[in-house]
Amino acid sequence: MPSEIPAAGAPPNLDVATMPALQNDLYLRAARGERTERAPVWCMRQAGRYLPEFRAVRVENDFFNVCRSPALATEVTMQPIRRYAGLLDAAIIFSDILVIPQAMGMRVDMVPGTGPRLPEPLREPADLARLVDQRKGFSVDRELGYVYHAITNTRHALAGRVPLLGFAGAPWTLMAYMVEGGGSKTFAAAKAWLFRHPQAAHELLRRIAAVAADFLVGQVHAGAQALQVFESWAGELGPREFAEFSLPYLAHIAAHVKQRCPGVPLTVFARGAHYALEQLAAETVFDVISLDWTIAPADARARVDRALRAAGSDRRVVLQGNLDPTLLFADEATVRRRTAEMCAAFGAAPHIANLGHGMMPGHDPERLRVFLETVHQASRALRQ
Ligand SMILES: Cc1c2[nH]c(c1CCC(=O)O)Cc1[nH]c(c(CCC(=O)O)c1C)Cc1[nH]c(c(CCC(=O)O)c1C)Cc1[nH]c(c(C)c1CCC(=O)O)C2
Repeated sequence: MPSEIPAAGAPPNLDVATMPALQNDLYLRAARGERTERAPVWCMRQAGRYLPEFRAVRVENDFFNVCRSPALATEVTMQPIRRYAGLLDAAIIFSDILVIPQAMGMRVDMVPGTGPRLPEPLREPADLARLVDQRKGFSVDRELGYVYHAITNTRHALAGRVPLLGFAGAPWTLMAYMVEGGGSKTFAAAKAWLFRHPQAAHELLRRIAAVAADFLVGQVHAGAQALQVFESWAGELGPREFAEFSLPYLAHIAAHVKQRCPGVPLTVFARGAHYALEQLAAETVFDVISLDWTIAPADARARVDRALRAAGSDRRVVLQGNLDPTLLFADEATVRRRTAEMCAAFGAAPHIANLGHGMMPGHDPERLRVFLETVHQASRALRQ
């Protein structure tokens, strides 16, 4: 398989006129708040180690080489689309949230069995000087142009079957990795920064937000048809720290991207932050809020609607989610029953079906098929 790494240069801008028309726009219609004949469905980490065909690619290729090779990134993005033909309503570009810290000058290794490791984490505010700075000639489009190439290449491979999603990590989650040096049970070092060095934390978060916002716009120019922002470690913060260190940066990213790419649906996944649903709905311009499994869909819907009414907002906010991914370890009948119950709990309001977090390495791909088929049937029945 070719794995050429494109030369740095002008990022690709997709010539939309030459692209086949989208055959399945269910995801885009639902994300805009339109009523659809059934709920669209896709899954976080739908390309990943639970798929034998993905593991086969990874045997031969380092994780970040897959990200950096448009041919390989396209191949693994397409794997679930091919396997679940007609069942998945969106593709998500194969990449990682940690490409931003990398582009900002940090080393990131993907250690098999352990996850991401940043061997030279930021230990103190003076370490911010090690990061490349957009104000000193650092170009997001140049550093992350390989993601744009992968997106453009994947749009061609998809040939209009389903829309392609781009994504980025949110500032707090990326800061957490950059300070912690990898994953963590408590993110104590990263959280300690917030309390010990609040000004330096804001400076770091501001710089990450600026990169993330430009990166998302660049992904749209390269062909991404919708975007998702991952604040995966929002749950480590409480309401007060979320309001200070996460929400303003999420709001900035959404506003920046909305202004430059009007009409492109934006999703936020702030895992564990259901305490902040009202603010996410009323104080940002995200179109879709992705829920984890720790909140009941009907409660979330009611709280979002109440917050929008209280703010006098006529924005439509769509909910995405939220089956507990570990349910896919249960037997088929349980997956069917719980998936149908989940669809019913979201009701006939615009809903994008998904898991409450990503697919896991031990999942049986056939259980995912059961989930997808059940969403099709159950959500269609609800709308009749
Ligand atoms: C926190 C986070 C990361 N990466 C991501 C998040 C946010 C979503 C979430 O909360 O899970 C986002 C991500 N990572 C990956 C994608 C690709 C698209 C997709 O969803 O299919 C996306 C959207 C591929 C990946 N990113 C990673 C893998 C597996 C690693 C491998 O192939 O060896 C994949 C398929 C590695 C990764 N990358 C990250 C971790 C913690 C790990 C290790 C955990 C694991 O191994 O599953 C950081």
